[in-house]
Amino acid sequence: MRHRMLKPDKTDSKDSPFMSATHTITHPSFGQMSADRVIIFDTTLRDGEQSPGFSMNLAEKLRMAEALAALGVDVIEAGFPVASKGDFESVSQIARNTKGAVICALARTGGPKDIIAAGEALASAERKRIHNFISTSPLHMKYKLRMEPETVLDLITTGNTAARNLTDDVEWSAEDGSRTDPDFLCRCVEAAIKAGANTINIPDTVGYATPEDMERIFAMLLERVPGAEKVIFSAHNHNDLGLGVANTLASVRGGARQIECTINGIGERAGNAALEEIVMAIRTRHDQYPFTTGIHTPSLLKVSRMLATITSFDVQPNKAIVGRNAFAHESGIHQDGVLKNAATYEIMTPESVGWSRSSLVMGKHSGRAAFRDKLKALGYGELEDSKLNDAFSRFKDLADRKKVVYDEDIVALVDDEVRDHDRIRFESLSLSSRSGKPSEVELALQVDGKTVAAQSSGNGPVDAAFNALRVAFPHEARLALFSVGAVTEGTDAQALTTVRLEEEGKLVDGQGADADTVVSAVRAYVHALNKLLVKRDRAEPEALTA
Ligand SMILES: CC(=O)SCCNC(=O)CCNC(=O)[C@H](O)C(C)(C)COP(=O)(O)OP(=O)(O)OC[C@H]1O[C@@H](n2cnc3c(N)ncnc32)[C@H](O)[C@@H]1OP(=O)(O)O
Ligand SMILES: CC(C)C(=O)C(=O)O
Repeated sequence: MRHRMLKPDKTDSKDSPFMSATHTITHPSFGQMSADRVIIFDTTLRDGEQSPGFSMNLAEKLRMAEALAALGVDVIEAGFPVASKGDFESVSQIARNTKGAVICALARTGGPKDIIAAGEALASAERKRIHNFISTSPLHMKYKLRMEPETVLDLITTGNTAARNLTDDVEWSAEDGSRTDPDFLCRCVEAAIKAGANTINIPDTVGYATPEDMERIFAMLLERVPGAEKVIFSAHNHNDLGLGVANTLASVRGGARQIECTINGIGERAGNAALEEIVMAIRTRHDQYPFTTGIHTPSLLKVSRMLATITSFDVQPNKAIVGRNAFAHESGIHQDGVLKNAATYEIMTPESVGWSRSSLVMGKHSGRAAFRDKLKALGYGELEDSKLNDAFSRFKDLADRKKVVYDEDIVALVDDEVRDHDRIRFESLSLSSRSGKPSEVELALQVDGKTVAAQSSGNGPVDAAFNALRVAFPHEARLALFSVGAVTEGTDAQALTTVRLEEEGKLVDGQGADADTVVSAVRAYVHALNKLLVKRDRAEPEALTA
């Protein structure tokens, strides 16, 4: 067979001219910026709080701000001071108390009161930023602001000048920037830079853009706007099409060096780009995104959980990085791979984002390798193959019937299986039961390696099963106690049965577990019976010597 020659791959992931910065910037809050440094601007407390139902009180905001600073975010957008007394107060308190990050307050570009309130709320911050914004898209200008484009341009000049009079660190945002006419956007950005803004943010306010759009917009601005090389461009992407993170990475390809994001991706409507996802994408795909951030990634999970606790909104289990299943493996082939080398199915280590280890979830898709590993972790050591196989097949039966198989289920099930030297073993049981009629049970046991079958009826299924047991293995022991409980919660939980037998003053307890209550009872009975046989054997020599 002849193979077609493949052409050599000439594509280079770093083909965008803006991937490697050509200029260094001296920023009022950060000093000389290294060309590969991406600023992380966290807006959990502002845009994040705009998620319906996610409001936080002052104490909660202060805790979050502390945690964000410790996580290593560069800028904390603490709120929108003109919005309410509460917002003003929380920005002031964060400005006073939270050290280590630039504290930022939001203001409308065309709202002089907003800018004054932002400046006042930030008064005691070590490093402060005023972030002013105004819409620049035709739709927003015409219908929302009801302003002519020239008026918006004038406001950009007056608003940024006013902000710059209050602080050296000024950010301007072109709200709905991704839907703005490119020529007009260039004029707006130029006006903002001239008036003193040193960070220019181009938000995809309504989550409409694609990665191609965002890369193109930043590249275009960097190429066309006079003075663009002196400022930092910033990306702020919403998730309405689920593209928030992809659009943010594309923005960086286009030349953005500040990323606006939130913990757990919370934010207006479908949310903002998630901080933890962007940071880990840059770190994991450093080959394509050769940038650094200041984020201490092992704290990501802790901060995500803190936010979930404060807001009472847990992240979905399949959420990247911080979801409960992000490092959980249920299927046997994956579990086997992870046990041999975790890199087979994990693109980053769980520890690198704060998990203590990957988890092998025991369920119906699990295989022997994971089951063996679980038994070792539960203290059973190495089981011989036949026992492992028996226990594994019972585990699979249970997993077919039960959504989640907990460690306690496995302990109960294996304890049943690993008993050495048992003369009697349970094989199978079939039951017919109708209300108002005696129950009928057909039972098969293995006694000294041979199958013994028996049939019996009784007053209810358990009574019928115990009667069949006495037929299959005749004995005189009296049932002294019978109790049933559940190993775990839920109607699919395994029943855990205890049976106490008494024979000539000797008492033995047996335990059995199964999702089927009658089988669990028979297993418990058989266990007790085996113990009784051992007691009998031990007693006989004593009796002989007496
Ligand atoms: C994309 C974003 O996330 S932007 C931030 C959004 N966040 C918020 O809105 C939360 C906080 N907001 C609030 O508390 C209130 O909306 C306030 C205090 C800001 C304003 O409240 P109100 O004065 O009652 O105005 P209201 O909310 O009804 O409408 C907003 C007004 O701001 C105007 N506006 C919006 N953006 C700007 C701007 N950048 N510059 C000037 N005016 C603006 C609107 O045109 C509208 O003006 P109008 O009342 O003359 O029509
Ligand atoms: C204020 C701006 C940055 C904003 O939140 C948006 O456009 O989504």
